[in-house]
Amino acid sequence: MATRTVITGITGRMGSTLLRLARDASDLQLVGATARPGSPAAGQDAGLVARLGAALDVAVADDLGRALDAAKADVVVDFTSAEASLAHARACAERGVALVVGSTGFTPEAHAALQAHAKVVPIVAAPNMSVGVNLVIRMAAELARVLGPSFDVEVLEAHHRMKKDAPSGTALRLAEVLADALGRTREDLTFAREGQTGARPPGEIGVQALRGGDVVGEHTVYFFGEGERIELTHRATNRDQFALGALRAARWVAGRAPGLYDMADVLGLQGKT
Ligand SMILES: NC(=O)C1=CN([C@@H]2O[C@H](COP(=O)(O)OP(=O)(O)OC[C@H]3O[C@@H](n4cnc5c(N)ncnc54)[C@H](OP(=O)(O)O)[C@@H]3O)[C@@H](O)[C@H]2O)C=CC1
Ligand SMILES: O=C(O)C1=N[C@H](C(=O)O)C[C@H](O)C1
Repeated sequence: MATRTVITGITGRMGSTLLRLARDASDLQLVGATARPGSPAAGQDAGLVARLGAALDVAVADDLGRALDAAKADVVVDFTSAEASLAHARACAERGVALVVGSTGFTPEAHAALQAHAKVVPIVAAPNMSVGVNLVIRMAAELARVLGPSFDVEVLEAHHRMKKDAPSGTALRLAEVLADALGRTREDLTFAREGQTGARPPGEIGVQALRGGDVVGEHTVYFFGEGERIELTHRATNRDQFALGALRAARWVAGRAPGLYDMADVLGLQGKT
């Protein structure tokens, strides 16, 4: 039976990509689509709003709660903003609908609120839903563990000029995973350098962000050693792999027990390093 799916934020870069790929998936049935409250897209056909070239017979709602009340759904896929995703998590929890959250920029408080909703419904949340990136994250942890503290670790990310948060959620996740692997904490992360910084303290993990043009998303972890350097890079050249990963998560999470899950759970990677 097809998984009954609602996509939020379909006027956005990820929302429109998700809508196109969900339309093309025979095991997913699109039963709803949303845009921000008060959006002029409300009431119009989702396929036309997202410029897919044909109508989908799904009207855009400007409120997720209303969309979920109008059509029985198994799962909502949400790439909007941290603030909107929290409101969407509440709407899903109130109606017993599973959720996939790709939005980044969650504060620790917002993340705690998301965790509270995940006690009621199953939620997959991950700053990057590309299978490739999730493998790179694991490879980075393994490299850090084996290379050890004599290598200086830096994370560099680049994104398009419209991105609202920095550093990217993926860069933050990479830095946290690297810190964990090296027995360090968030206190060891350094987000920018300027002026008389002095010599690089041992144990520091640098995180730097570039913004410009139409860069979809690039992440490099540098391991700088004495006489050698390792660079582990992922480059996204379009948004399809993020969306395909999110739709894989949607199929996986629908009907599961409440809990906050990560892409590693979806991919069966937990505990295998
Ligand atoms: N986890 C992953 O793999 C990835 C995560 N991301 C993250 O996903 C998020 C979205 O990225 P992107 O698509 O590039 O951003 P966009 O700005 O292109 O899209 C966000 C969309 O959400 C809409 N929106 C805002 N509030 C609401 C609401 N309450 N209800 C419905 N729609 C709403 C916006 O509408 P309006 O334009 O009217 O404001 C906009 O169309 C970001 O946090 C980004 O970091 C991105 C790519 C991959
Ligand atoms: O905003 C984006 O575009 C992206 N955001 C995600 C992040 O913050 O890590 C993932 C991806 O790199 C694209």
